[in-house]
Amino acid sequence: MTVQSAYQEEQRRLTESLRDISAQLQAIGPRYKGDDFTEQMLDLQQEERRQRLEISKKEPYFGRIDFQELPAGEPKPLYIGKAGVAKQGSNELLVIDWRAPVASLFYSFTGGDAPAAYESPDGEISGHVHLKRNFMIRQGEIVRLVDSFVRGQEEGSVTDEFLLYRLGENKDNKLRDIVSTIQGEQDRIIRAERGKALFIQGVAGSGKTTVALHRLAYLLYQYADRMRAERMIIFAPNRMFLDYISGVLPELGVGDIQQTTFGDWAFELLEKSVTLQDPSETMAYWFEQHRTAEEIEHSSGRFKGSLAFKAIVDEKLADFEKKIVPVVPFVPVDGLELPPALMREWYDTDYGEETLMNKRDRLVSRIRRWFESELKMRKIADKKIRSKALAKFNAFTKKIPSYSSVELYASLFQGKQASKGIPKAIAERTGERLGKNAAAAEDLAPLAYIQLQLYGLPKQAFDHIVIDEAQDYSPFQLEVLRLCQRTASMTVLGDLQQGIHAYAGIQSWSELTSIFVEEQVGFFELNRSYRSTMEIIEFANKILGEMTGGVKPAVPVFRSGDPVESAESARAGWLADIASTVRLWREQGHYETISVIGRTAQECERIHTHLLDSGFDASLVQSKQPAYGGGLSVVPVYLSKGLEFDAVLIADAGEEAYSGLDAKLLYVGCTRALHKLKLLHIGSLTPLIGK
Ligand SMILES: Nc1ncnc2c1ncn2[C@@H]1O[C@H](COP(=O)(O)OP(=O)(O)OP(=O)(O)O)[C@@H](O)[C@H]1O
Repeated sequence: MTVQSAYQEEQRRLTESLRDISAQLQAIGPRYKGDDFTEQMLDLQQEERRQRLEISKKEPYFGRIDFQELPAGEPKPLYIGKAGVAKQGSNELLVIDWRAPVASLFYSFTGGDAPAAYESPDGEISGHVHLKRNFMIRQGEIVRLVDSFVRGQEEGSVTDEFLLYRLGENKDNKLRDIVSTIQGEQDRIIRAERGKALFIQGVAGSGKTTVALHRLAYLLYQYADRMRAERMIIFAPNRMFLDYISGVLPELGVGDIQQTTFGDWAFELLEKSVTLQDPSETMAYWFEQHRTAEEIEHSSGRFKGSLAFKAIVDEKLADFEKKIVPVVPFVPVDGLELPPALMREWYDTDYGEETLMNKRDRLVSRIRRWFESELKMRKIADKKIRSKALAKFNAFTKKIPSYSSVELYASLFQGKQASKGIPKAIAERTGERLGKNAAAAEDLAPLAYIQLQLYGLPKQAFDHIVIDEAQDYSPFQLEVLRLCQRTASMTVLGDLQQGIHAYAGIQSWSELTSIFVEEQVGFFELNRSYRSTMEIIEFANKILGEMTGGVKPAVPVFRSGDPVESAESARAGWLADIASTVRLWREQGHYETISVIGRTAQECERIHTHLLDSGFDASLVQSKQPAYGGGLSVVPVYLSKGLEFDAVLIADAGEEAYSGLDAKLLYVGCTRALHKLKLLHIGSLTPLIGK
């Protein structure tokens, strides 16, 4: 079949499919507004169906795979789309949902004569693939059709032409779904079993964030009876990043998943009982001046995130628990005595797995019920005796300690009681801060942990947790989140090479994986990088040089672009040089998003002001920012993590700006670029590149 006739045939089928989808949409009646519960449930289902059909109407499918089941099937075309659609009034599938088992063939098939197979609920099904075809559909028209495999015409393996086309596109201010071009190694992660803590080490641009979001959509589809969107949660590093990724799940037809930062989540859990220290102070401390490896290693964040510190907190909690059950009898009136052994028995046998404060409060109520019923049994009605007994009860139970989470945590650092294992300087600084009822980011994991132990989780446990940029998490933070699940089901993703918050994060994945028993852990690596051109990736790899940290260097897909440029700039003309580079890029008109990445917030402010004065419409990204607007932006390098831009100008890659210790920071900055990367430098280039 010629390309022309294939195109015509497919266009005919597309038009028919769209007609069918429109007819189904029209047949859906208006929304139900009454009080009948059954009708309301039906209406919700109808509404979900309507939303799925609306998604399908835009682009019903993006792929076709012709599969012949062995031993005796006929080759059958299967059309794969974002949502499954059955023909109107029939069970015949017009479009197969990309998450369905058979659709995995579309992603895993890599060409060749050998039979391909997929896992169905009834076991493995194998067969021959005859055709793999990609479409791009816009406004009801096929605008691109690429056959990546035709049986009998194989030229080696499936080509990446369609992928390369997608990667070559410009980006706006939101991350997008990749359903049409998910790669085999990504698909394996997306479809991995749900009951594990899955760790993904992926190089910059390998699609970690994107894959994790697709995995959520997959889990909700595959385990619809066991997992609920409302019981899933995504942790991202900051609100701007959350805004950046906020488009992907709705594009995949998934709503209602909570998306938050660890700080915001812990603050809510603590019922806002502390004020939070401005995180920009911490950022400024660590990023505005050069810090030594020694300072990082002994930082209070590393200490408070460690399991050694958790052991200190556990000791304090155990100490509290020991004091809950009185060791002396309670004697409300002469001759009536509640022995400590009985209180101990109640405590040990009746309150099970409840939280500490719950157990404490239940014990107090039990003591009260005990003495009231004893007085009744003994027919003691004398008001004076009764009120004396009540006063004794109050005095007795007042001695049973009661803590808010902040109080218990603060007691770790205060005065003579301060726990011995805590370095003095850390104890003093933290004690002082908590004295003002303020907490820093590093205090939130221990505080949240104490809150969970004392009061528990106010909402239902999570079915699944996604943690992005997990290299910046501490073992203690992960332990806290683990406690919020009945069984471990997590997707934890990050890149040790981008671990720029080393003062709080991890140095190797084993720091986090060791929290789980071995059988609960899955580990995947993603080494191919999809974001940037080959030239940019090869350049960025050189920055890391020998500093591999056990991570393999990023492997580019074969997408070639402009060479990476660098140019020296005189201090006096530096801002003008930045403006003229941006002007040139704008005039060339190739790029939608351009970012000037600076080393510090201060430097970025200067650049931003200069760009505004030069007539550019530029935005400045700051640490508390809720959203990233796209277009031309000026971003401090440590806030650029997770984002991407068509063109990146590293404002100053001079040796003063990036010392030998800043490899990860510069690597993060450079790997934000999709198509174009240029570095200016005042004075000599940083030795990270010079070498
Ligand atoms: N299979 C794919 N098809 C098309 N585009 C892809 C694919 N995988 C990743 N990408 C694109 O690569 C870019 C990087 O993806 P993403 O931000 O998810 O990677 P990441 O590993 O989280 O990156 P980083 O750690 O550098 O922030 C995005 O533009 C994404 O759309």
